[in-house]
Amino acid sequence: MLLEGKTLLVTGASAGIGRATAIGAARHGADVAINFHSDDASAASCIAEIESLGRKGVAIKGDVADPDTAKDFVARATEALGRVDVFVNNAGICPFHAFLDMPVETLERTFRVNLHGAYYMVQAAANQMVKQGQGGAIVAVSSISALVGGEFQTHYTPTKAGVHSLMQSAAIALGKHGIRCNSVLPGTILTDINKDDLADEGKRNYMEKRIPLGRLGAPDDLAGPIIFLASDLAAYVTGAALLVDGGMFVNLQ
Ligand SMILES: NC(=O)C1=CN([C@@H]2O[C@H](COP(=O)(O)OP(=O)(O)OC[C@H]3O[C@@H](n4cnc5c(N)ncnc54)[C@H](OP(=O)(O)O)[C@@H]3O)[C@@H](O)[C@H]2O)C=CC1
Ligand SMILES: C[C@H](O)[C@@H]1OC(=O)[C@H](O)[C@@H]1O
Repeated sequence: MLLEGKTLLVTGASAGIGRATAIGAARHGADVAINFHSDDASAASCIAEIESLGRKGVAIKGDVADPDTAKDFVARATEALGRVDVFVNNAGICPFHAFLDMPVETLERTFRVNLHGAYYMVQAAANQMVKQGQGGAIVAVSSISALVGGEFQTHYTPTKAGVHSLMQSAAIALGKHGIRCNSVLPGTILTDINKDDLADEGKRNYMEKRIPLGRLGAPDDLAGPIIFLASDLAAYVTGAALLVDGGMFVNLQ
């Protein structure tokens, strides 16, 4: 039990990596507050799973692109659970599109959700942790895409590089408060975000062949690394980025 007696907040947790993290954290003894955007039924079922593990769970709806959502999420989660020990910034979108005719709305929405949303959320969580005066841990879900490009992800990869960079600067800004800031860099994880893209069998086989461990990732593959970085086992780790990609990044030939 790595998070016994702690509270953990996670954004974008009605599905995918966020949901696996929320449930994994509850399994490790944490009470959990989740943010989500639209899927009420999935958010409710995530909370039901957390409660079935004997932990407190609360779901708070909101669009992370709206700066007010961050203050609202942190305030309501603190009211429900008492405090914020761990914050996981996870919510994100990746509407695949070509570069030369990228619609302005798609570019701006992706930046607002993935990068602006991360900034507002991390800032709101950090303010609560500073107020509590006992430090804390922040983990952001960046991506292997912070390090490498994607033909149909020219609007997305800069946001993931931005989230990675945000954690590095926040680690410096918040170290004096005992708040650690790290990121995980997932490779290709099968979730709703890429189910259409990977429905193309050729693309899916190509991605699988690039991965030394021989399979695409599952949301649970991220829960362990995130919980480790959030836990006291990582007490001297801050400003770090952990690739969780089955070895895809190092596979040149
Ligand atoms: N899957 C992958 O291969 C990889 C994913 N990542 C990153 O992991 C993170 C999670 O992605 P993944 O689990 O795959 O995606 P999913 O599509 O499975 O889940 C996305 C989650 O984010 C929520 N969300 C989307 N937009 C908003 C918003 N505006 N405000 C609040 N919540 C929102 C969704 O809520 P709802 O459904 O209720 O609308 C959902 O809970 C993203 O940041 C992504 O960039 C990084 C590398 C690889
Ligand atoms: C959504 C993509 O399949 C996924 O997102 C990322 O960040 C990874 O790099 C993959 O491209």
